[in-house]
Amino acid sequence: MSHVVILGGGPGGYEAALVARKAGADVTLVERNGLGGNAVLTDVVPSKTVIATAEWRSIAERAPELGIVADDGAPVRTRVDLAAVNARVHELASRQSADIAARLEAEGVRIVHGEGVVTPSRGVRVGDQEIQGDALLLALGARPRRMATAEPDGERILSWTDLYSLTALPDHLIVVGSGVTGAEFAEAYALLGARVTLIASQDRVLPREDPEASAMLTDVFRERGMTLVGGRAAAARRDGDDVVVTLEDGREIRGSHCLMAVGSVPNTDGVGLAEAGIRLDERGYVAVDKVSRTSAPGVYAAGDCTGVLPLASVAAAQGRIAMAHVLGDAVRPLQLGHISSTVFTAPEIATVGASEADLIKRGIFYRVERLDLARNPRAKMLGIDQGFVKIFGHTVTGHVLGAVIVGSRASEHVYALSLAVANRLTVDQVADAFTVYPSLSGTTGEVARSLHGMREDDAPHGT
Ligand SMILES: Cc1cc2nc3c(=O)[nH]c(=O)nc-3n(C[C@H](O)[C@H](O)[C@H](O)COP(=O)(O)OP(=O)(O)OC[C@H]3O[C@@H](n4cnc5c(N)ncnc54)[C@H](O)[C@@H]3O)c2cc1C
Ligand SMILES: NC(=O)c1ccc[n+]([C@@H]2O[C@H](COP(=O)([O-])OP(=O)(O)OC[C@H]3O[C@@H](n4cnc5c(N)ncnc54)[C@H](O)[C@@H]3O)[C@@H](O)[C@H]2O)c1
Repeated sequence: MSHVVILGGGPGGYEAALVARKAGADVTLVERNGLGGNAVLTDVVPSKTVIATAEWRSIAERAPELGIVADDGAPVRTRVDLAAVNARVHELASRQSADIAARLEAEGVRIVHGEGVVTPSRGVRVGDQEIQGDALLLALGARPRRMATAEPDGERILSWTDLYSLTALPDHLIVVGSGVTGAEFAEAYALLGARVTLIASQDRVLPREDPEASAMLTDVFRERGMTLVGGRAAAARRDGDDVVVTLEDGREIRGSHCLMAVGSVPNTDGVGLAEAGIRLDERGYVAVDKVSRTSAPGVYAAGDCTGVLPLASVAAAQGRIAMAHVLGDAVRPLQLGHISSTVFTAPEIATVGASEADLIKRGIFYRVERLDLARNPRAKMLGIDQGFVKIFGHTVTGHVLGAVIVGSRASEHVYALSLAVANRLTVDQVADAFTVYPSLSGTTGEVARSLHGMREDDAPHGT
């Protein structure tokens, strides 16, 4: 029987532990904080919990449109108690972490609490305990990138992990960085009722998303009263109860709080990786191949420490693939072209498969069709007036190559198109499947139908 040692208990580590136990291996998992990792304790679960409150508040504020008024006929006014929101975040995250720990223990995974260091023989040392297995999986995760000129103090200058200790809504939150993390928190806090300024170093928010989707979100942010400032932050400092952010061109922005959302760095320093012959790439991530192997025999890596694609779902897939490889199960290498993800703004932006930029870059013949969700009868009933469904189909084979859904609960609707991309379904096969009437996913079927009859010669793009 093999013995697998796993360093890090986030999605990359705990999913692998479950798969390895199921395959009959002995598994020891070393974690210094809580099970579930940053995904559960500081990143995915807490941020999406705050966003859920923001979403419910904005629904409540729109109640009169759907015919709901207060008893006395006054407009429905709501206010957010951030201490209660964050208490719920902590409670939910620790419950989720405890559930994961209980599941692992029930499956027979040995959990060792403590900071692990990789030994030259590719085992793990925790305090004076040395754990030597037949294979090692590194699932070390990442942490917020810090700028020396804008060090978080945990009170006014914050990283996203500090946000959950706030007990009152900031008067004016300045968010530095308009990637997914910055955009999600900026919008959530605006919806919770804070004044928000978002500093975007590129010409639009969410620069890596579909340009039409990010342009729509940029407009939505402005309509909500958010201030968007173009430029790069050079520094942030306290000035009494204020925070002053200085941009590289010298402009200063004054607020009550500042959230630094300028990316992450991998937790690969000080863990003994070089001494164990495990190669890091030039950015400091553990170099891996598509079956999660590192440069050292018997050592695998998964998740944010690999820099492949920082998503919980990708971390879990890399961990599962590694275990299949170690334990001699059928191995299906990581398919980056099949990944689906969502930016949890309102509306949500969900994407799957190839982006339009990818298709153009790769010279693939495709046709794109899109429809606004506002035309959808269910959307009208629910008061949804923003969003669209866009599908890219291969003009020769008819396969669904990718899709973008912008709208309420896009994260749920995208699954149908994720199945289509992963299983190489054609647009006609998607169109032939029944959708419920009335449903938001009806628009997905309609867009697929409008791609029927694509021909190579009507390809608008490609070579
Ligand atoms: C604000 C935010 C929101 C996000 N939202 C989403 C989302 O909605 N959906 C999504 O798919 N992804 C989201 N992500 C990305 C997601 O959080 C990561 O991709 C995911 O956490 C990666 O999992 P992991 O297992 O690689 O690492 P982590 O979840 O970071 O876990 C790594 C674990 O390893 C432990 N560890 C590290 N070094 C040691 C050591 N030496 N000894 C012992 N233990 C150690 C750490 O304590 C940690 O618990 C979000 C990220 C951020 C920042
Ligand atoms: N919903 C989700 O699935 C979700 C949510 C959050 C994060 N994530 C994952 O984490 C990844 C990283 O996202 P992120 O937003 O944390 O990091 P990021 O690196 O994608 O974005 C950071 C942004 O900050 C900007 N920036 C850097 N320095 C700056 C400065 N001095 N002034 C102004 N702007 C500056 C960068 O140009 C960039 O746009 C995402 O690609 C995603 O994979 C996923």
